[in-house]
Amino acid sequence: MDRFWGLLTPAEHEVLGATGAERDYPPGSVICAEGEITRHVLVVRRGLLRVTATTANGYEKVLAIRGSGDIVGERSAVDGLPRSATVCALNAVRALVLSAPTFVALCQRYPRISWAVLTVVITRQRDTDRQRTQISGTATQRVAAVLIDVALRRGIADQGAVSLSQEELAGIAGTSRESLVRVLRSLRERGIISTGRRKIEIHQVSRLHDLTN
Ligand SMILES: Nc1ncnc2c1ncn2[C@@H]1O[C@@H]2COP(=O)(O)O[C@H]2[C@H]1O
Repeated sequence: MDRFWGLLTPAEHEVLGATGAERDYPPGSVICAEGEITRHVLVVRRGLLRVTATTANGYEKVLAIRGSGDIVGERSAVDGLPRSATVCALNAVRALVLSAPTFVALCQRYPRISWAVLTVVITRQRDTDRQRTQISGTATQRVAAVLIDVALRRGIADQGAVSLSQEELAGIAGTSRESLVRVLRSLRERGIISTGRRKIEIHQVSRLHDLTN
C-alpha cells in the first residue's frame, strides 16, 4: 500500500519526527473543518480518520477513511486555500503534526519527501477515479468493494472487525440507507459478515472479492 510513511526511509522518518510533534486526538475530535483556514499537516501514527465533505444539497459525504501512515491536510499547506474537507477521529488517534511552513520547508529540502507526497496524491486521484467508475456497479458490488478496502487498510487478511457505521458505509459506497440495509442483510444471511453497533465483522474477505467480479 502506498502510504506516505511507508514510502520514506528511516532517516526521513527521523527528520519528520524531529520537526513535528506527536499529538493524541480522542475519538470524535475534529482535526480540521471544511472551509476553515488552518494549515497544519498530520501523519497518522495510530487510529482511523474519517474525511467528509458537504455536497451541494447539504448532505455530508464520506470521502475516505485514513489510517496509520497516511498524510492528511497537505492540500491547505501547499495551496494556502481553506480546508477542502472535514477530518475527524473515528477512534483514538495519534498523529505527528507539522506546521505548514515546516512541511513546505521539508518538501523543498528533501525531494524524496515531496515525491512521497506526490505519490500519495496520485494514488488518491486514481482511487477517486476508480470509485467514480465503480459507481455504476450494483449496490452489493460497491459495498463489497468498500469493505475490502477498509479491511485492507486495517490489515485484515480474511477475517476481522471494522468499525464503521451504516451511515458512513452508505456514504462511501454511494448507496441509500435502505439499499445498504438490504445488502448487509443478504451478506449476513450468506455468512460473509455479521453486524453490530458501528461495527462490521467480516468473516471472509475472499467471498467479498467474489462478489465484486
Ligand atoms: N477525497 C479525499 N481522499 C482522501 N483525503 C482527502 C480527500 N479530500 C480531502 N482529503 C484530505 O482532507 C484534508 C482536509 O484538509 P486539506 O484540504 O488541507 O487536505 C485534505 C486532504 O488531506
